[in-house]
Amino acid sequence: MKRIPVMEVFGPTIQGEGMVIGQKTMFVRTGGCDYRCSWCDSSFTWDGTGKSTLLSAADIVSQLKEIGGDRFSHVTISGGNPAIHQGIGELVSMLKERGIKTAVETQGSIWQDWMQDVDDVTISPKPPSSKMETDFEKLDTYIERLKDYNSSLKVVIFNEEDLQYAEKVHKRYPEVPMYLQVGNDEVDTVENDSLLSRLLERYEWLIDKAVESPELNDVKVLPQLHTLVWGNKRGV
Ligand SMILES: C[S@@+](CC[C@H](N)C(=O)[O-])C[C@H]1O[C@@H](n2cnc3c(N)ncnc32)[C@H](O)[C@@H]1O
Ligand SMILES: Nc1nc2[nH]cc(C(=O)O)c2c(=O)[nH]1
Ligand code: SF4
Ligand SMILES: [Mg+2]
Repeated sequence: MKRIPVMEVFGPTIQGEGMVIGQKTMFVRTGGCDYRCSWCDSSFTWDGTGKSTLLSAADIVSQLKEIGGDRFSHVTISGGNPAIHQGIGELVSMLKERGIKTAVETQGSIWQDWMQDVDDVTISPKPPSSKMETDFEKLDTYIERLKDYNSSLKVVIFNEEDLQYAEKVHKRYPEVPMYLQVGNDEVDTVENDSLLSRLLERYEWLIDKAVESPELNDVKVLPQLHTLVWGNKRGV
């Protein structure tokens, strides 16, 4: 049994982002990331400020049950980059055996065969504002391996350059459902009222941009719903 560094297990809450937004779900957040996005809202998973616990898949299932009781049937695995951890395959199969659906959030930089066993795979390649570089050949292989599975692309947008990047990604993978997500540029604030107005303003800006772009006719434009409701609070 391979053990997995886990930062937090929480829920049930709602999935605040992307392809299954609104879905009632538990979250398992793993530690460690191969990226260092400039605006990462979960940097405690990789910058040394957070603490992880090494758990087996069975331990994680027990924690999920302990925290969520019988009030869930869906688990979202995020991070950090959960794809660093081979052991998640076992967690996914244990949950499946118990009739629990799974989702994963990853940037698409590291492949694991267990990706194909996950019910909802969100691939979130990083735009220029993140200061990360996308290896498009690697991403091609990723998308190819998931073409017969339920996957989607989600690009976070902070500026015009990010929008051009999203257009490029959408054009390269026209068959994959594409989500544009409002970037939160105040990940440390506790001023929920001003954060909410800022994010709604940014959402309106993003809608306007998608509306005026003929390259973005078939996209879905979303805010991070959990941030609108709870601000930058952790574990929700
Ligand atoms: C924290 S990441 C963890 C999963 C994986 N490392 C990834 O980036 O896809 C989960 C999602 O949050 C998004 N995200 C991170 N920081 C954000 C921010 N400041 N504003 C909006 N979305 C953000 C990421 O792009 C990703 O889609
Ligand atoms: N409610 C809620 N929805 C989310 N969707 C993606 C999240 C993440 O951090 O990966 C997240 C999160 O942390 N909370
Ligand atoms: S890839 Fe995801 S977890 Fe890693 S730094 Fe970027 S947003 Fe944060
Ligand atoms: Mg988050």
